[in-house]
Amino acid sequence: MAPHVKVRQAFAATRALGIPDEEVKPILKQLLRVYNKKWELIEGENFRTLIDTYYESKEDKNIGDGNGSTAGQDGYERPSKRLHLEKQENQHSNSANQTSSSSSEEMASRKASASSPTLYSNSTVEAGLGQISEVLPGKIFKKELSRAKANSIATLPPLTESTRLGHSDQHSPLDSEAKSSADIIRNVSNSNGITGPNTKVLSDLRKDSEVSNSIASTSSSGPTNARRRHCSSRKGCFINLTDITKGAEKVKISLADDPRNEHLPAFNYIPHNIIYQSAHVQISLARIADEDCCSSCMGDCLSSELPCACARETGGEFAYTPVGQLKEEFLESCKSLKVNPQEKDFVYCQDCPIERSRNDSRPEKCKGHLIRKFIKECWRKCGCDMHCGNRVVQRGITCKLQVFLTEEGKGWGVRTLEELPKGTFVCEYVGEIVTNTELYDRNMQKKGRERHTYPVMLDADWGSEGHLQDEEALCLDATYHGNVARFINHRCFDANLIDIPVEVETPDRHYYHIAFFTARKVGAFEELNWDYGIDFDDKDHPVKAFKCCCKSSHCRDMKRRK
Ligand SMILES: C[S@@+](CC[C@H](N)C(=O)[O-])C[C@H]1O[C@@H](n2cnc3c(N)ncnc32)[C@H](O)[C@@H]1O
Repeated sequence: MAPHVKVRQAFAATRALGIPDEEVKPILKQLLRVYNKKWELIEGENFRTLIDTYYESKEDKNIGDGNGSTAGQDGYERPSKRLHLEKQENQHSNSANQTSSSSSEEMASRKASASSPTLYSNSTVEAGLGQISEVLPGKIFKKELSRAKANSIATLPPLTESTRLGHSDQHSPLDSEAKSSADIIRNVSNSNGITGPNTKVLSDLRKDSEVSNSIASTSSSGPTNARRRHCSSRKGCFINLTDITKGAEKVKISLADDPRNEHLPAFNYIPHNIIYQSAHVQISLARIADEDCCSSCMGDCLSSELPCACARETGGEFAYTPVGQLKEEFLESCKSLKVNPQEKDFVYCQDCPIERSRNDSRPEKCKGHLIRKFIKECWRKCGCDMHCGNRVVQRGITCKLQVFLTEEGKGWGVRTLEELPKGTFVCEYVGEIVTNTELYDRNMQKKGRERHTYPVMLDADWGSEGHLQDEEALCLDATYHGNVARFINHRCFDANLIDIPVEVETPDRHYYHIAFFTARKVGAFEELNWDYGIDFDDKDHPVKAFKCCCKSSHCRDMKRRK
């Protein structure tokens, strides 16, 4: 539909609420700029985003004017979710010198919140946070918890409060139980002076605050909105709603505000994998042979007629297209490996670390590991530049993502705030690189209902590795240190993401990256999910599987229960 028709429709929707066109016009312009002229993000629910943003800006003006009313002139009341958000913001935007316009990020995040039916619900999260039993999917490391291994129990490095996303309550004088969340937020905003960059920041909040300040100061849409968006989701736990990555990614990843008062697990956001302690991952240029890189290339390898040496891994073709997406054929063949696993698509270990971990004295035969299609990206020894089309995963997240509380009892989840074409790189599964032994030790130290996220086994090349010791078998654990992928939920069979192993800085496949690509076109605000590969029939599994709420018609758990 022609844009002017849409503009007319937008005015019709706002006029119906008694809002004059001239007041809507600048808001609409701003939204179009923020959403890159994607009308579909604005026109939904009869221009709900536009209306919300209009009232929001009005309300901000009212706040500035000392009038805190939340109803529009026509009596239009915004939903409770919005009020909740505003309430929080008002609390910590106590300092008077606030400006009225919202940043693009805030608007996008608000739009996402507003468009989600989940956010208006009062329902509780059944299997949600704090109650979720840990699940280690089939392809994920399984360790017999009863196995005695009293010696060599590794001690986890304590997370320093300042590096955690959520802060526990020991350090900040503000975090005492006597103070309500609102008090805490108020105190933070007062003591931190929000608009005054040199004001002393309380030590517990220093990191978040710095990030917030930088976000506020770099925010470019309209007048600067220096309002900091923190929420206190539990006693002493501060979360930056604007960017859970705390500036670690090139893009901000917001946390949708939610009235259900659930708290995000405390973890440290890291944008790249990191070795915990003993994992044997050797990264050195000397290990990369000349034939394993494309040192004579220049510029963008994808634009050359012949595939470079790095493309050899993907059958002499690049896995990526010139626009940086995964090629259709490559994606389809990866999908078919998962969807129709044939005998030939598995590789079997002589002595499987997974089976050993389940029963060391009498390990069963290896159940097989999926042969995966790998991508090999160009890297430091290659002659091409950083903009080479064969460097996608290493450039990091570029999509607009948001963490939100799901409706269906899955706890937190991740959604995209924009439409993603099929084959788009979304994010990597980032965590600590741990050995089987270290992971086992972590499991042993786990207390009570403490949640542990989901170590992903790096087993795609075990077939060629011969006998692997526990100390050699590697996995990624995102429990304490991880990225946004630690919030991506499971969906049986027809998930919209697919995990693909990607070789970047090591010439072998002992250690590699797990990258998520869209398996189909994904609409804006759709939840992202991937198939963890859980075997819901595995009764011997040391960890009880969750009751799957993926709602897929192919849900393996549902079929089993039936
Ligand atoms: C990697 S975490 C995903 C993030 C998690 N939802 C959270 O709130 O932190 C995996 C956990 O999420 C929950 N989960 C993921 N997918 C689910 C599903 N399809 N049905 C029910 N729970 C799910 C389970 O509790 C699972 O143990």
